[in-house]
Amino acid sequence: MSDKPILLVVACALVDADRRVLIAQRPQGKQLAGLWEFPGGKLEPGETPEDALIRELEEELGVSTRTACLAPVTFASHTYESFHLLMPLYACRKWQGNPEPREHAALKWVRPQALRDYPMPPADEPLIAALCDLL
Ligand SMILES: Nc1nc2c([nH]c(=O)n2[C@@H]2O[C@H](COP(=O)(O)OP(=O)(O)OP(=O)(O)O)[C@@H](O)[C@H]2O)c(=O)[nH]1
Repeated sequence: MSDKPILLVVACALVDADRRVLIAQRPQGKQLAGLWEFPGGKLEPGETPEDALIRELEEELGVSTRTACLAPVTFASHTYESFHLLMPLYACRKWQGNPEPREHAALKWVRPQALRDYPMPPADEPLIAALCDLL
């Protein structure tokens, strides 16, 4: 049992033609600053997970995509100090626009096997194996 609220966050691995994945570095001043994460964020009221992800990709990276281009990969379920994170991870191979770091400190295209070289939030570590299998 846990009395911590469950926080639903959606995240996305953009995958390019070379099977590299886009990761984004959390900016200074935020929780987990400096760590590399998958773009995404919390749902707003009334949004489906896919709606939220499409909005976040536009806000964070300036890219546009659609629900049909979002494929579920796996999910993270991880207890942080003040909440329990439930985070579906989608893969997206088709989008419009060139990703730019609108809200992150930096972006990087990384081969899935190299993701372990980048410090990520603890919730993300189990996701790497699923991406390596997929890609
Ligand atoms: N987007 C994203 N969030 C992640 C990942 N891994 C992970 O633990 N998280 C956590 O999920 C939450 C995502 O929230 P968010 O991106 O909407 O919000 P934030 O912490 O940047 O702050 P904000 O409320 O000011 O937007 C954060 O607590 C973040 O640490 C990940 O790979 N991608």
